[in-house]
Amino acid sequence: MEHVTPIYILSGFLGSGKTTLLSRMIAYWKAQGLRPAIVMNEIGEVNIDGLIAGENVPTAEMLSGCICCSIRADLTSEIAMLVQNEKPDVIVIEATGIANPMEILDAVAEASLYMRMDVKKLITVVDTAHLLHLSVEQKGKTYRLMQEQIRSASVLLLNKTDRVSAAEKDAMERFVHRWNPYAPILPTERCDVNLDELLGSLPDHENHPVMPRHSAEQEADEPQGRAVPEGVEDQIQPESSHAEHSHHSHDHVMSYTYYFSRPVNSEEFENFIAGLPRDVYRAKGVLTFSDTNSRFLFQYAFRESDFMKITPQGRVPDVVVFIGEHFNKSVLQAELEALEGKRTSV
Ligand SMILES: Nc1nc2c(ncn2[C@@H]2O[C@H](COP(=O)(O)OP(=O)(O)OP(=O)(O)O)[C@@H](O)[C@H]2O)c(=O)[nH]1
Repeated sequence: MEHVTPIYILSGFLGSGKTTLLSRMIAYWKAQGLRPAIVMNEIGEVNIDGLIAGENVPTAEMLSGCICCSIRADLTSEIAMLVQNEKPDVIVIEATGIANPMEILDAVAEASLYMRMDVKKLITVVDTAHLLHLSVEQKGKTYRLMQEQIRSASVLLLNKTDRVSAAEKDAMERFVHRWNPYAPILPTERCDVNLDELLGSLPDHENHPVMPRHSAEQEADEPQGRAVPEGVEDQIQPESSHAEHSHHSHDHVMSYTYYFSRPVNSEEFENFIAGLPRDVYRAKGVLTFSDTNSRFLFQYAFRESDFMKITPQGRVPDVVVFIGEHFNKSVLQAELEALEGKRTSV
């Protein structure tokens, strides 16, 4: 009897709420006594989201690249190692916010040639306020990438509805439905969604139906388990199925990681964030302030910042990762060094 590992793929632009949803999913399965595992992908060199996702969850970290392209080949081996070493009941793949989900589905399909797995859902989380903003001009690389992420979803969370009016939310629901008429659309705040409905039940380990073993020859030829969620193939638009196009859709995104060597003043840091160039559209990190007692997890997404008190386990450096397009790293570095008092002014 061979266990088929259910897989959920989380997609959505940078800062849309994927990790917020992931931590809800993990808590949900843990409460049922199940053992989830995570594949977490960051384009930066540190995994800040790992601090949020929950303790004691086996996690494969894939850093400094995007699983849909530069480190895509590693995905198969990361999944294989998780399955072999941890025997999880379910795996969630959280892609970087710049990933094209069709490429990830492709990579998972490759992995399913070697392991029994079943992609249950491809969930795309949308920052409603951000999409509303981009829908005015209806152009640009971020807009096109969001469109691809929405088109390939089997279910859509229209998140951050607290940042738009009721009429805007309704308009965005209609807008998104035109791009993807197949996926159910669930409007949410902080990804607060009925998880029974979203995730469905997982097959029980013990009672999972026996899959007849194939001959070695058959196994080499046939994919084992369904790699693509039902209905997803039908939704693939010609535009998003073209690998070359997809790869080029986020070549422009860059990241910069800054490690702090001393605490900084909280107000000065907030002023620095308020003055970030528009080209920096996501930042996250861990900070110690000179004027507070606690450490903070810092988040910045589509011009909104958030600070949460944390007590990280083990050695976690003070660090911030900035993600955006064509911004000047040395200008940021100079400003951050000035905050630390390493420079008198910028
Ligand atoms: N106002 C508001 N903020 C939210 C909502 N959902 C999530 N956030 C905040 O948005 C920020 C980004 O959320 P994450 O869950 O980290 O987003 P993400 O998609 O995982 O981000 P990346 O991993 O960088 O792509 C955090 O500060 C969240 O607390 C929401 O519904 N409303």
